[in-house]
Amino acid sequence: MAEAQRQGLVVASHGRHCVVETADGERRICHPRGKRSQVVVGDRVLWQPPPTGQGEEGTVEKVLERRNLFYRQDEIRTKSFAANLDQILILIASEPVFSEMQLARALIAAEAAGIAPLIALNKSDLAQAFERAWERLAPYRSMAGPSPYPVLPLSLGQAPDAAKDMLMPLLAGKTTLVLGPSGVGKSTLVNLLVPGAAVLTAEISQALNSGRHTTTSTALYWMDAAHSTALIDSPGFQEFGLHHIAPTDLARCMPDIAAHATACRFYNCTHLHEPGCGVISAVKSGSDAEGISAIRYSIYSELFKELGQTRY
Ligand SMILES: Nc1nc2c(ncn2[C@@H]2O[C@H](COP(=O)(O)OP(=O)(O)OP(=O)(O)O)[C@@H](O)[C@H]2O)c(=O)[nH]1
Ligand SMILES: [Zn+2]
Repeated sequence: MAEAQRQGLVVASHGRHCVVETADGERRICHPRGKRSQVVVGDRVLWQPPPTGQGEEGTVEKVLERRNLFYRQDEIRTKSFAANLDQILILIASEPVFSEMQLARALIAAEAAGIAPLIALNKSDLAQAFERAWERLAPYRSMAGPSPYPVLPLSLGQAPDAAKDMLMPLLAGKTTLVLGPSGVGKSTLVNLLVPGAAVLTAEISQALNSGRHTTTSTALYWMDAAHSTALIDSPGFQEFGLHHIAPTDLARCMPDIAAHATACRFYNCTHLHEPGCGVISAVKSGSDAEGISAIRYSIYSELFKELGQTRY
């Protein structure tokens, strides 16, 4: 039945159901064949319409190979956010005060999946709070590594056009997952970049839930008519579990730590207590002069212990 299978893109998902956008731009509700297969937004799939007279719902026959998969994992559960991403935009704000641990976790997960992160700090109009937040982002603004993380100051509420001008060159032609804690302006961002997003979301949730009062968890929006630029909106920034990452892989996922981990005396240095450790000496030299900030190092140590606990 290969000829009856068509290629599509998963643009929304909720529980066991998903919305597949077909090659001609039509959107169809589908469910995956087989209990174990999991479909996530951004997946390229082969799907099949139902036999005549058997309703509207199609089946996803096969998930095509993923370029990458962004997910978090706690002790019990894995939660996939999206697949086939070019980058992840982490949106935080001057207020509410952001958790640096949460930010670090999302960045580590992005590095582990091989996906480039961007950071945007919204509500730059709240001058005092912004100044403090911007200062706390200093280690991220000068992060070592192949290329530093872009850190963008935005005021989506007060200066939307300027925000758009800053974001567009970075987003154009790419698929970007937007993540952020509640209240930072994520809806404001999506509505600014995707006119009509609110209506689309309502339509999709209604279709997927067929009347049930839950909202869609993750959705992909096209930002241009040519469908070359996409934004994926996903909740779930809280409790960002990193249990899929081995403690010994942690340094590699933190560019400022990694930059100094090559200078250690022992090849299997954990950078926690060893003599001749390049990381520990960079922490001692402080956040200036290419050092490592005390907070970043404490995040590294804390996570190293956390990730070590679940292993045997
Ligand atoms: N001062 C200021 N407030 C802003 C800015 N952008 C958004 N806000 C406000 O921040 C609040 C949260 O914005 P939303 O866009 O609803 O944020 P959200 O991240 O989607 O929040 P949830 O719906 O809780 O997930 C709203 O009251 C916005 O008006 C900004 O640039 N400056
Ligand atoms: Zn070391």
